[in-house]
Amino acid sequence: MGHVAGEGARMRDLPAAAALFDQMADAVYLLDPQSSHVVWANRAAWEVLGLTAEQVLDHSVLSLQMDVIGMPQWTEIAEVIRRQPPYVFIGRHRHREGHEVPVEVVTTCFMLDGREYFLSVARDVTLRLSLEREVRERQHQLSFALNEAIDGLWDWDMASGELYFSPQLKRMLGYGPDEMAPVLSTWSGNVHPDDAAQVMRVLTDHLEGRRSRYEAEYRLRNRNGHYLWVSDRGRVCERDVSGAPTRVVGMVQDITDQKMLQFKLEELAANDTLTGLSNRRHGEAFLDSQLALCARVGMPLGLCLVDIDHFKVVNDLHGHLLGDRVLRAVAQAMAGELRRSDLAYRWGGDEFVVVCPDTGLPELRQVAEKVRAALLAIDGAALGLSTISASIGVAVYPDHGEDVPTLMASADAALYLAKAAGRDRIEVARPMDSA
Ligand SMILES: Nc1nc2c(ncn2[C@@H]2O[C@H](COP(=O)(O)OP(=O)(O)OP(=O)(O)O)[C@@H](O)[C@H]2O)c(=O)[nH]1
Repeated sequence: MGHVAGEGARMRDLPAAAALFDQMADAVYLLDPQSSHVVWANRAAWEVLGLTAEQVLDHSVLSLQMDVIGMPQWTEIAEVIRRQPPYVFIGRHRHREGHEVPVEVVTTCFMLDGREYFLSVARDVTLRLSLEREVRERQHQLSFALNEAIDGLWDWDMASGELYFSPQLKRMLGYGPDEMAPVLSTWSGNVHPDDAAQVMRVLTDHLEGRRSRYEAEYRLRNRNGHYLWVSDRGRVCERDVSGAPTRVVGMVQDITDQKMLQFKLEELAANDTLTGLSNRRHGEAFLDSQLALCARVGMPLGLCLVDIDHFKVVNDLHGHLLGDRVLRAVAQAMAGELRRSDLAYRWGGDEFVVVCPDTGLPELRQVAEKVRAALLAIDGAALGLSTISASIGVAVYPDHGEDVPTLMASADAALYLAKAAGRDRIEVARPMDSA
């Protein structure tokens, strides 16, 4: 660069070096620190300003740079550049057509042949700034989502064991921002004990690749010890090189109101949503009215209380979904054995009631026997199980009770005897006077 030293030196004195600098995408300016004039500039420098080489050369840098407004400010900047090169600042260059070009300028200071020069390399950062702006906007959206969205978010880093709970999730459960230790047990310890096994199974199935996503509805305890119904959905979002999950994120929604409404509607509806049989409310109303009718016309009424044997084992070993399929199969098999004037209803869990108006004990035994046989005939293997059996307690009006509660209690006592005697059998209630 020896020839650059003279006043107004031109890089054209060094054609090879100039040609090299002209290939650079960044603008390069050689400045005279005293006068602030541009002594030399590469092609990118004048192109970015929409000027010709001649228009840039010998102009003060002040006329190109929108953020440096006068000589006193330039003198101060020059001092800083001398003290701590490289000096970096984000400024704006003025394009000939009036618009600004945001630039990051890196300036160094050097001496050549006893003269001081500044070398500024200016990079157009339009794209970078717009990306940064976009990231900032997304961060706002993200922090809005984390803080304000209705759903609570969680983020489980499986490697460190840390489980992040969003502020909204904490609020949903009644906790303050600094409560709820960020570990798995904070969550798992608050899942309702009756729901825990099923939730864990669904989660494990997802982590081990047997389900495409984790999705569960369950009860979660809040800070006051009350349970909320929540819908929880999540997905593995990071895996290690071997494909094992390392990070899972998800979203929790409070669905308590929705669930309460659902339960209310189910209660009001005539059918049990799982099995399609009459539900308890409708069944008991039927039993009431039929018993009154039979009493009035002097007819007997038969009642069977049917309880699936060892049903808990089905749930525990094969899961609730299969348990539900068994309940549906049992309901269907049972309904297939009844007259149109009879009614089977789901009393609750794995217990069913069959009401047979105008049916005395001998006939009722036959009904119960047909039901027992129909359940044994269910193709258990198709469900991945062995046989399905039930124990049945039978009671007849008026012999075993003259009102619904007594009749039910008699059938229940008979059912107890059937279970105690080894299950898969029918027991008749004891006559009232021997009870
Ligand atoms: N899948 C499913 N299971 C239910 C439902 N309602 C109740 N249960 C389950 O039914 C099981 C009832 O078990 P029990 O009647 O107490 O006992 P069991 O295993 O049938 O044993 P025994 O009656 O003594 O032969 C429990 O595990 C309940 O959780 C339901 O709607 N779906």
